[in-house]
Amino acid sequence: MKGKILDGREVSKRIKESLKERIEKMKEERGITPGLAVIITGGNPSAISYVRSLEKVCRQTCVNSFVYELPAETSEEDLIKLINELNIRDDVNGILVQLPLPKHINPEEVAKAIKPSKDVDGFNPINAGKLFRGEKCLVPCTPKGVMRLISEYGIELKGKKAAVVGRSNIVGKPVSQLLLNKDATVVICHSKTKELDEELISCDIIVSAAGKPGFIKSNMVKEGAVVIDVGTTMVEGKLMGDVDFEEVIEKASFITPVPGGVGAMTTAMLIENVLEAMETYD
Ligand SMILES: Nc1nc(=O)c2c([nH]1)NC[C@@H]1CN(c3ccc(C(=O)N[C@@H](CCC(=O)O)C(=O)O)cc3)C=[N+]21
Repeated sequence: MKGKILDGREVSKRIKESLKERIEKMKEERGITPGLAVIITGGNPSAISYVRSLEKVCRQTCVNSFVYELPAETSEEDLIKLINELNIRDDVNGILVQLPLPKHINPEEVAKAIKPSKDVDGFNPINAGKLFRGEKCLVPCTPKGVMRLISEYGIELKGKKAAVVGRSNIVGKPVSQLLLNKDATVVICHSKTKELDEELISCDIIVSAAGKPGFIKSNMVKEGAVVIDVGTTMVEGKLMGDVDFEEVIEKASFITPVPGGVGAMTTAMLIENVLEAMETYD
């Protein structure tokens, strides 16, 4: 079987266009504009490039963006003070604090400081807990992008066996929970998993978020499986996924490319979360 490409770029473009229409209508009818605050501390290249793409997406969808570029020496106290100001501002509906943070700042404290109703990254423990319990909440953008790509292509999850490779709070755990909420049977694999090959070969869906370029080979994939690649590692200036794409596409029914797959969905999901934060909560 030669797999069909799950085209994140195309889906994301369509979603952004419809978000723009909704936002323009909102402005016309209610005189309001959504606002996103983005805080970046220090100069991590991947975080900087994400901020630039967020500014672009906000322009494209008519969302106000407020970018705070803080020096790496900023104290945790000062960062949380800024978050508290943004928490009470009426023109800010979503707050995103770029990761990674400098070593002296505790990401858990930062996640807790963001008001749950403005937590468009879904990192606050209130949102994480609601996700765990299957309640409505702000869902982290990349996991949300994985689920949207799957549903846009009409892929059924009910009763299917899914493997998630990776157990981070940002991708692995939330994706597992979302798959479970859609009635999949979920196996969470990680670096200590024994016989990873055997786990994966029995699965109808594989979501890999391991950050190990090219390590999912075709001998680990069942004929006709859906393969979602969340890994993005820079190798010699080139973005590489976890999946050996050329090999695995020959066996998969659907597969995401890197770039142009899940990563391309992230910013669209973020804007969707800003709107959700504005309309649904508080
Ligand atoms: N609090 C927080 N939330 C984040 O979501 C977050 C973060 N911090 N820190 C930095 C990373 C990085 N990140 C990316 C998102 C989309 C693409 C993306 O659009 N990728 C395109 C390719 C872009 C290209 O070709 O350079 C794709 O995969 O098709 C990349 C990187 C979100 N991050």
